[in-house]
Amino acid sequence: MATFLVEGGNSLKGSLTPQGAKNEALQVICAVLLTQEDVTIENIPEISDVLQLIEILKGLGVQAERIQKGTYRFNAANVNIDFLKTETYAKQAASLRGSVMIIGPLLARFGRGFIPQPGGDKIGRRRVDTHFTGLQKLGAKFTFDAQHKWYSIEAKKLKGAYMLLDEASVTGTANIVMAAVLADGTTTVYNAACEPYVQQLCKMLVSMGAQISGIGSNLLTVTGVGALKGCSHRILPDMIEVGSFIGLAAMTASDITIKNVGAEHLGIIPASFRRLGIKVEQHNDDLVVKDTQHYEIENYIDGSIMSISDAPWPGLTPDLLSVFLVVATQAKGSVLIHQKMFESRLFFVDKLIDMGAQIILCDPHRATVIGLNRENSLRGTKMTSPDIRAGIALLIAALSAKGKSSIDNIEQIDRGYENIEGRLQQIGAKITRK
Ligand SMILES: CC(=O)N[C@H]1[C@@H](OP(=O)(O)OP(=O)(O)OC[C@H]2O[C@@H](n3ccc(=O)[nH]c3=O)[C@H](O)[C@@H]2O)O[C@H](CO)[C@@H](O)[C@@H]1O
Ligand SMILES: C=C(OP(=O)(O)O)C(=O)O
Repeated sequence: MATFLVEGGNSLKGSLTPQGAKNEALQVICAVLLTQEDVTIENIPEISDVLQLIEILKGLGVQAERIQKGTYRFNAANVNIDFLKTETYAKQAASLRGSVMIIGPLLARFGRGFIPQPGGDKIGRRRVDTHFTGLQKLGAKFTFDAQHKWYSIEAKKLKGAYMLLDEASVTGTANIVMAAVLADGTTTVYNAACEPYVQQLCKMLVSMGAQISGIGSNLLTVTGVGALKGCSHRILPDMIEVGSFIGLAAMTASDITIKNVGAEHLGIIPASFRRLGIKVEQHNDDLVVKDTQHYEIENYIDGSIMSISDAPWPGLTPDLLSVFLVVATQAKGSVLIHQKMFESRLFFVDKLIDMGAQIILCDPHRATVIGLNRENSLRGTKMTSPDIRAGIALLIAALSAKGKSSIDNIEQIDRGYENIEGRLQQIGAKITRK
């Protein structure tokens, strides 16, 4: 288990460039299984979850050649489905959530797929019902081995169908679309997730010859084709990393420029930080965060206390609520942070309270933050990263705090942020890995 040692309380200065988006990478890398031809993907973040997924594909027989940092050429002409029966696969697939998205492509191209209970953040229940209900609608047969927690799906040939998803699941939509692109006939997916990750996957599939309309909306229409060809695809900047950097600038009272953010794909994220009073200016495709010494949370028009809550896209992504929460601790004013989707993502506030933050954890989904308005600094402490986003939020808190902090279990942060200490050191952060 690795640890970050942080000496906080200094402001940072300079620019940061976001990596490619983790959650898009996990989708588009799974999509290479849909074709026999070469697929080249650029801007792949070399983070542990993504590297683990590439290992799974290699185990399946996919050739994955690293052309240069972040650029890989994949070829899935020869896939060995029997790899799915190995212990190695069981272990690898259970270590990340994104592995669940090999199921759709394998079902579409090879007629079957198995997956152990997918891993990922332990942030509450992470069901996969939407995935398998959707695949069953396409005519696949589903079985669940409750004792070993193995999910299996098979079909000789998939057939297009209409489906109204029970929830707009991001990975579920990706799986269903990847299965439908090679099905007979037309599939209509209503209440589809439409996060930029899903939009990017659909665009990539279209460049491989798939027929998909409604991209960017919650109604996708997919007309199956006989086979897909190769393509080149570039992953968007990671919007969660962009948001994390805005939060970092605010908490550490720093001027930071975030370069090449893919501003048109950030949705409501910059505006939501502005509602906390943070000055976020857009200069071409860069975001400039400045004058962060004081920021004041807005109230609603009627004077009542604002809440920041998550919702499926184009709502605010749940993956940034931990950062919003930490940023609010030094604002002027109060805010209710309401994490609607996941039920175990707010428990890390205990550590922030130990550090001196004023937070009332109302229940597992809601925390009220009473901002300190920088009248008191947070105090450094010893902590452990419970999940990827609480991890980055605690790191931001530690960088803003007076004194030294240590953060254990930073493998959680490494799942989603590439060489975070190296990049933060370059803008003046005192952080080392032990
Ligand atoms: C690898 C990957 O891409 N992971 C992301 C993906 O996970 P993932 O695809 O696993 O998440 P889902 O979209 O399936 O759902 C996330 C949670 O939200 C709940 N839910 C979902 C939709 C909805 O309309 N109402 C609702 O309550 C689900 O019950 C579940 O508990 O999307 C999540 C939601 O943006 C993000 O947090 C994860 O980072
Ligand atoms: C919850 C997340 O990831 P995963 O779905 O991979 O666990 C996240 O990226 O915040």
